[in-house]
Amino acid sequence: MTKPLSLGVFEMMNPSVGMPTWTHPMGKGDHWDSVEHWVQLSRLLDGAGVDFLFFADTYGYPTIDGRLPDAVAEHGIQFPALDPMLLISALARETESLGFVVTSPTTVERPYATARRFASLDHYTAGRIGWNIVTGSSQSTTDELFGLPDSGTHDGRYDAADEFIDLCLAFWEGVWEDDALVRDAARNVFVDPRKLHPVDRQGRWFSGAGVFAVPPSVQRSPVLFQAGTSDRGRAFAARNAECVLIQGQSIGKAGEHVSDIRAQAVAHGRDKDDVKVLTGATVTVAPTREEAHARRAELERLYTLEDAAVIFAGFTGVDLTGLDPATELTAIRSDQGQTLIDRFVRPGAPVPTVADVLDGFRVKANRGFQITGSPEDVAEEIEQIAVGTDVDGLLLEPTFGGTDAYADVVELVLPLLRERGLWADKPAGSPLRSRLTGGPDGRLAATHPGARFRP
Ligand SMILES: Cc1cc2nc3c(=O)[nH]c(=O)nc-3n(C[C@H](O)[C@H](O)[C@H](O)COP(=O)(O)O)c2cc1C
Repeated sequence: MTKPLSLGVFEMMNPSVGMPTWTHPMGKGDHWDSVEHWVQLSRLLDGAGVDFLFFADTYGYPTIDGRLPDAVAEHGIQFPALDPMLLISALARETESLGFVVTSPTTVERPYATARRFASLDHYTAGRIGWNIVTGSSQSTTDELFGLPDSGTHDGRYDAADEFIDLCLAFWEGVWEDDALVRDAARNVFVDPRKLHPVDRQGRWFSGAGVFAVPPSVQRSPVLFQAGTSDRGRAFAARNAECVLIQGQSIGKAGEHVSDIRAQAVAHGRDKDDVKVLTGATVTVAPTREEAHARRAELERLYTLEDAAVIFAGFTGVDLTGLDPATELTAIRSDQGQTLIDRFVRPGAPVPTVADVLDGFRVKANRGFQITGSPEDVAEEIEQIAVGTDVDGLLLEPTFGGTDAYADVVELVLPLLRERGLWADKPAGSPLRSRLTGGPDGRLAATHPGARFRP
């Protein structure tokens, strides 16, 4: 059975997202650092009814042996970068309904500052902000940039992140009663102090005490996104996330992943529909199948093995260029990105070698479904994915990176998805949480662990 899908667009504030596409005329090499580019893209997505624009982000950059490889600088591989969070107010002002999801890490940031930024953004966007919670990629580079000691093991970072989120939720949900903001000029009462409840939490990693200074916004807590797929990452998502992003590459595996996330959420006392799951998808569409495949081939010509190896090293800490191409992947372990390594090893299938991985990574990287074809082909494949995996939506990943490729999806594919019952209008200006979950008021569900902090 089909249901209307949620739709987000995955972007980064870099000249290219992943593989270097900035040199192509359909890329964003000349515009990635201009407010005007992002305004245009946001207006296009807003007009089409897309649910949100998602900014992946990291303070770090791909390194090999702790160094910035020449290829990263020369080819503009996720480098240079600007801070997307600072752009959101400008984009919100130019749009009515589009949500904005911004990535912020729990490693080098502090809970109070994070809570304050997102609560402020929820005010500035009138309830359209989401937080992609990350426990760190490029973490060793980030630690060095910040002059901090090593931020711990993979699972330890998730343990600390649970505490980080709880403290933020206590600030967002626990301090202000709904009617604490009085604003009565005649009586000179702005806030009723009896309706403010200070936080007092002592944790192993994070502590905080006092009153949260930001008054309640439409959503109070931003919509909580998460994208870790390791066992610990999934447990974290099942407890905390309202929207989980996965990179489905086959219908079977993605379907298992979706039901696992929902089952784990239920085990945490949440409703299975409290957690929405969206899969990444890179769509190359053109009026005819031939044109679409030609365009995809043109895209792949921009992707080299050298660049693939650099990006792979950035994610996993493993420099495959330094290894014998015949090395089997099971011989490699990484604390940084074990999921990425594990996903190449399939039970019952021959263990892939370094050469196999790099070639696959070159064209798929760590992305989701690769969908190429005519509008009809693309709509059909999306329907098969939706029905076969039961995902709640798609996160559209860039091809060349400029606005035109997104305009093609909007113009050529969305009308066909609508005909198939996979795309529907939502009330204009509604909070991001309501758009994604259908809930009426944009507030965190009563079954979310954050609700226990409410006064
Ligand atoms: C769709 C998607 C978006 C992601 N965005 C970011 C990001 O913006 N910044 C980041 O540091 N990591 C990002 N990641 C990486 C994950 O948050 C996570 O760190 C990574 O998958 C490793 O965690 P795991 O070992 O639990 O899988 C993203 C992953 C996916 C699938």
